[in-house]
Amino acid sequence: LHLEAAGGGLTCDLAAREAAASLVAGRDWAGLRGHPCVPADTLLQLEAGVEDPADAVEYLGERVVADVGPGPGAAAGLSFLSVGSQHASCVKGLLPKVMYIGVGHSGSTTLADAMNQHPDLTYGQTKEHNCIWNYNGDNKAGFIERYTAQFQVKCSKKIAFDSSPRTMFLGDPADEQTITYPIAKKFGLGVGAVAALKDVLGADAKFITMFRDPVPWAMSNGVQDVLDAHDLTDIQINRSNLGFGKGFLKGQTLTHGFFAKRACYANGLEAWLKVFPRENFLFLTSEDFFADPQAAYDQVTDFLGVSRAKYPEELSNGGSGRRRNNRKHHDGIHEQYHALPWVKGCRERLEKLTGLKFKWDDHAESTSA
Ligand SMILES: Nc1ncnc2c1ncn2[C@@H]1O[C@H](COP(=O)(O)OS(=O)(=O)O)[C@@H](OP(=O)(O)O)[C@H]1O
Repeated sequence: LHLEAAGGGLTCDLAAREAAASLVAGRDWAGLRGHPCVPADTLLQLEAGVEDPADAVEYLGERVVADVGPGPGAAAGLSFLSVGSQHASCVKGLLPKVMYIGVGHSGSTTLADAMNQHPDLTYGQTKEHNCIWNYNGDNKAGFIERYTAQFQVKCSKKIAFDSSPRTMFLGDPADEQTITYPIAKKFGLGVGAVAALKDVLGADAKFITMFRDPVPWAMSNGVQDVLDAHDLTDIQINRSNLGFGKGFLKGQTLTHGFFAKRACYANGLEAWLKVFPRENFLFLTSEDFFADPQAAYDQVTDFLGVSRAKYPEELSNGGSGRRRNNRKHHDGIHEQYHALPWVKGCRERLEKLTGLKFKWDDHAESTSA
């Protein structure tokens, strides 16, 4: 069951996820530093108060987080077998053939939860397995076996999917986070890493992407401006200033740093289309998904070749996309960002790659207040 984590010798197995869940529940950020189940950027956001600890279900698994709940020893006695026995009678391991590769903060949790409710689809124990990039080229069969073991699913399920929204950035040769992952160390980022994934998943793997206007995407990621260094502890987010001002959150604004580069989504996607044919991809936009989730859900089920289903009622008003960032950007900032020549270039490249037309000139998610 052990999948090697990026860096160090630690593994993000079930026991490690339980331990991480306790630390998150206890707001023990120091104890989480370097933890194999909690990505460094997520920890940064937890510490800064812009990531909700309740969202840990996405990377630690709903059951693990729920079991940590109140009361000592609540998580004791859990084993992978006991997780399996939660399912009615028949359980099997199912290698995911479908990946939601990105981006995060786009509605991916809501979409994954809707898909997970489909009778034929499942994400296994957790939405984000965050481990495919630990493949380092050694013992492919063993890796596939361990990865498949993460998807102990009801026998009635036909397709397993992994919704780890950082996966797309393995395609960007300059990504600052995924460059540290074992797959990148062995095969190089970009075409090298994506080709290695093709080797693991098979040439018939299918990929779903969803892109959101980079400005609300950045606001959702907590990539806002802060006025002063001391605001990093007592964080006061300037609600309108996305890097056009003087300060920044640990070097991260929409015009500077790691997130600014990721906002140019085409950089991440390009290599994927060099390795896999266009028909293996479904490209969605968050704007369309938010406006008409049933239509997007139909696109997903059609793409996967399973029957159409009613989009779950309880997810209709944003559902498990739960966060609802109330720090909205201003129209002016939105216009300023989208007028930047390099931003226009990125959008054009993405439109060419995907065949989508982005409605990012609308001020759908901004405020003029
Ligand atoms: N239906 C609908 N309508 C409008 N907005 C929606 C909807 N579903 C999800 N959301 C918003 O999507 C953001 C969460 O995205 P993700 O689930 O991909 O985030 S994460 O990567 O799992 O952390 C999060 O955005 P912010 O509120 O801006 O943070 C959610 O509010």
